[in-house]
Amino acid sequence: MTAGPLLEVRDVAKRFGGLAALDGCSLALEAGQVTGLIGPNGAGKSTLLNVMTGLVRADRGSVLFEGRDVTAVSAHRFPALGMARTFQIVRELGSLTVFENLLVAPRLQTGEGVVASIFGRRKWWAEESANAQKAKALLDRVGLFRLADHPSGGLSGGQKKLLDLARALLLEPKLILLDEPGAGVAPPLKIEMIRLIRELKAEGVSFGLVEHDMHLVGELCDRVHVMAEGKRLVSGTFEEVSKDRRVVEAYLGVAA
Ligand SMILES: Nc1ncnc2c1ncn2[C@@H]1O[C@H](COP(=O)(O)OP(=O)(O)OP(=O)(O)O)[C@@H](O)[C@H]1O
Repeated sequence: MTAGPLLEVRDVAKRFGGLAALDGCSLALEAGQVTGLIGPNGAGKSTLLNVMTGLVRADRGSVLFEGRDVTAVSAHRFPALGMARTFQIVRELGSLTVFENLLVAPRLQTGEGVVASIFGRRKWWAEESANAQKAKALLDRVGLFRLADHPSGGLSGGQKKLLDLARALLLEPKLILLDEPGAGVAPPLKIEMIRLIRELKAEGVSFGLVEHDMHLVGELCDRVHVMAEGKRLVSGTFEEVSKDRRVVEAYLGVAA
């Protein structure tokens, strides 16, 4: 563990054809905090999240996790480093049950090549059984245990987001990046989501949160980075950035 930020992006740029989705973006997420990433549509928030988690390769700049340069690390290696994420559109396997969806989440277990080996088999079974126990406990924690045997395709938008969060938690990450956890979630489950994130934060999990729902941002975020046109525009508490003229102008599409 370093004394610096938990996650840092430095001068990240990413173009899609002629469009600069990220244009020299630098910002940090501190350990023990919920950090919001907000900004108008097209500001580059999701692209930044994808760069932070190895899903999109930046054209320029770097990403550091616990002080280690992870810019070139592939997406599937991030869970082992202690970073998990959820998605705007939850990628659940609708024909599998809620429980099965958790079991097919990426794990920190013995590799698949070893599964086939005689020597790895015993260890693999032990891990499978531990994973199943953990998955049950997590379903209980996110309030989906009674739906464990239901096909996940039948879940509501909010329940799918909770399943996605449970999937991220399975790996006991230090940092979870949430892409619009409030989108398509009915108010009662939104309250549940807020309660859970606060509880996890109290247990030491850090969060990065891309969100348009300002109620959720205000309730959860210790610090907020406002993005516009591929860059960090302003940072501060939610109260501070809400009052900032540049932020209001960015949302209204007025040149600062
Ligand atoms: N794969 C892609 N190919 C082409 N253009 C892309 C791609 N991904 C993002 N973009 C463009 O990059 C810009 C930034 O998109 P991004 O989704 O990162 O913004 P955002 O701030 O997350 O927006 P929103 O709040 O609407 O989700 C947008 O103009 C978008 O159309």
